[in-house]
Amino acid sequence: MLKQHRGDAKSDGGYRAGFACFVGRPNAGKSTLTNAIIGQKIAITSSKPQTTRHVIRGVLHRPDGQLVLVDTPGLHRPRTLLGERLNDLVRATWSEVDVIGLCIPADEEIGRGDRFISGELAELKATVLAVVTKTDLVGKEQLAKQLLAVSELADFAEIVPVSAVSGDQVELLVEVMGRYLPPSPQLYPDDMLTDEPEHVLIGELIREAALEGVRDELPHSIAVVVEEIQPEGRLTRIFADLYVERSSQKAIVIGARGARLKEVGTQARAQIEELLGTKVFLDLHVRIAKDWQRDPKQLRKLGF
Ligand SMILES: Nc1nc2c(ncn2[C@@H]2O[C@H](COP(=O)(O)OP(=O)(O)OP(=O)(O)O)[C@@H](O)[C@H]2O)c(=O)[nH]1
Repeated sequence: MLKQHRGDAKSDGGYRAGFACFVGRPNAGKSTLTNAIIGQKIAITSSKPQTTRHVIRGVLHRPDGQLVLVDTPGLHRPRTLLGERLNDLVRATWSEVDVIGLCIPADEEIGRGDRFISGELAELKATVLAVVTKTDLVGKEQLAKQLLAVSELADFAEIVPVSAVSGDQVELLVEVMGRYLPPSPQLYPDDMLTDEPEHVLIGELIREAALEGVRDELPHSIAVVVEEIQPEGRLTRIFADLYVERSSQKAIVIGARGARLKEVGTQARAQIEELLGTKVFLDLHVRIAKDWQRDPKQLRKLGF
């Protein structure tokens, strides 16, 4: 059972601000929900587990408060040094937030993964809400069953069903999360949407494009370093390196006569243009960093 939540929701009308994050097993819909709330592509979503790498914050401004969303990668059994660092990162993030939304998909049975995570959350001081995601995928009856099952999983402060895809109840979820934030002055300036440096966001967009279609072959083997961003009026020149671990992986990423790499560039460029609001010239190089996932020096260089 989850411990007492810190500070119950109050309705004193004062300004509240604080940090929140979504947790849950892989594919639970955390990134999609984060994006739906912030309203811009700031985190990376995919149909394959464990692709969210960096802790990315989105800042949601409301008249009565400010919700800072932190996006964490999923907790999983570490097999490499990278895996261990990711888990440390997840736990460190969890201990710093005020509100945690445990995401549980409406269309899948509650399993060991969900129990494991809710057990871990019991140790924290944050208020824990259950968020039943992907409600558009199930009928009323199945949703009712899932809500009941979730209520038996732990003592959640609230249980909120949402669909990030249809937008149903997303606004309500934000309001509920806001109620559990501590009274606090504004934490970030009004015009701030995310404090993640541009080059990390751009790197994530490139990585996402590079993984498209080859996730089964190279799920964790691609890292991206954005070397240079040169704004030139309405054009931005970006120089980036895509790191793989072996030459066989390099061949996959580049494709026959460079066809895949070209596709990756086109797709990433479109996304980056949307992010920056300028035309983009993207210069991509594929390089080999042998066993970068196991080498602390390489990991540091690649930003982990
Ligand atoms: N139909 C439907 N699909 C959703 C919804 N939210 C997420 N999905 C899909 O579920 C899959 C996983 O979503 P993500 O947001 O990447 O899940 P995640 O929990 O961030 O996954 P990890 O990064 O692997 O931990 C994607 O294919 C999404 O498109 C939703 O509300 N409705």
